[in-house]
Amino acid sequence: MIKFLKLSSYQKALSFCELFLPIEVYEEINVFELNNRVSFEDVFSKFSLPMSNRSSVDGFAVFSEETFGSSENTPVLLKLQGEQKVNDPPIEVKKGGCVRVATGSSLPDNSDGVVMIENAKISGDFVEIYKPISYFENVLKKGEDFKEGSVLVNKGKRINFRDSALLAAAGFETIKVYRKPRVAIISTGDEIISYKEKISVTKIYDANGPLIANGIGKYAEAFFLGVVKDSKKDLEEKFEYAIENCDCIFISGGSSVGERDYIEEVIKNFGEVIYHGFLVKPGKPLLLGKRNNIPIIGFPGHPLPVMIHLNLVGIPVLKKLGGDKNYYPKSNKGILGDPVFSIPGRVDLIMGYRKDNLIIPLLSKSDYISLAAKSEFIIKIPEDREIILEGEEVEIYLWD
Ligand SMILES: Nc1nc2c(c(=O)[nH]1)N[C@H]1C(S)=C(S)[C@@H](COP(=O)(O)OP(=O)(O)OC[C@H]3O[C@@H](n4cnc5c(N)ncnc54)[C@H](O)[C@@H]3O)O[C@H]1N2
Ligand code: MOO
Repeated sequence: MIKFLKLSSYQKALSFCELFLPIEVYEEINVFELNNRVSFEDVFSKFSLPMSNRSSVDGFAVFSEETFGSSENTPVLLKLQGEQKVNDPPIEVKKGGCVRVATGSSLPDNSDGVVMIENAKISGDFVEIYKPISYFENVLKKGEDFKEGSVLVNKGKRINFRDSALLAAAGFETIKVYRKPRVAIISTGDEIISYKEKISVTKIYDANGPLIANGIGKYAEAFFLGVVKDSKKDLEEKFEYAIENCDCIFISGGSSVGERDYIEEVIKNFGEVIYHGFLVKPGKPLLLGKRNNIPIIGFPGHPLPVMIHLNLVGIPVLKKLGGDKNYYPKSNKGILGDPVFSIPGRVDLIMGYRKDNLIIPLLSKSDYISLAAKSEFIIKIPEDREIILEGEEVEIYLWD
């Protein structure tokens, strides 16, 4: 019997991630390994930084008002009363005097500003000040960077390398982060072979396995379950293992309506098919299903739709499972440099790159991999457009 797909708006695929909840399981990770992990809780600072007023330059701590009126020709003379060492607690400055300070050392008590060394000169027991400073100039005030009790990173924030500096400066050795979701990856097709096998004209090397494993690496742990022939029994065995051991299943190939396209049936045996088929090019037969909180995505076999829908549908789902509050794909706008034609009624997703600040489309068929590898982003042609002319604004999705 010939099967037909019931096509849904691509908007439904983009919001597939909303059907799932974060997996509330954490692990403690050392500050050296935090990049890209998602904070499991609001992290509060236990002290203020800096802990005391600090000099932000090498120079002389003074009473700022005593520098007023100084200039190159009429320097103010202040008595050199000592040196504030970086490791020593604050010493005191008395009126009419100054204390030598280094960048990062505590500001001596009473002083309210630092004259940079370039604007002063030691002359015997005195220092000549050539330039006035304002109140608290060249000083980092206590708690100015962050205050005790303030939130350093929020629950659900993907920690970047700058955040890791903040957390390290606040004295954290480890941070609780969401455990990465575990993704079972399966490639299917009688013609698909692994890189270990010898190529022939009837065979195709598995590109989708490595594509998905590398694509999700930042967000999830990949478990490649291998290349499976178009056999319902073999597929079911892999699904059984995946359901037991993983949080998500990404399978490629066999999503269409051919006789050997079993994926829909297998998903139905293990859970439910939510959508099969979208008004989109490429990747019309994209299959989205689930079993409880386990997302199951059946990507069309061609690597190009796998790349696109992994970026726009698969990765957002993994970010959501992994606790990230900011899970939608990054998009931007730009001006088209060449016209693009499309078929109304479906969203077209086209590879593109930027040249002279214009968006240039790279026209390619679903079967092409090489152009996608060179592209910089995906251009979205909405379903209500037949043509978009050069000079018009378009939306672009950035590759993750
Ligand atoms: N009668 C219809 N035929 C097709 C339709 C349709 O609606 N009616 N849709 C077409 C579209 S659009 C797409 S996309 C493909 C998707 O088909 P499948 O998901 O069933 O994928 P396969 O047939 O298994 O493979 C398609 C193509 O991709 C190659 N492939 C598969 N897996 C891999 C891999 N791991 N690495 C590299 N290349 C892979 C495979 O050899 C095929 O050439 O269906 C259309 N047909
Ligand atoms: O949607 Mo398919 O990827 O066009 O060939």
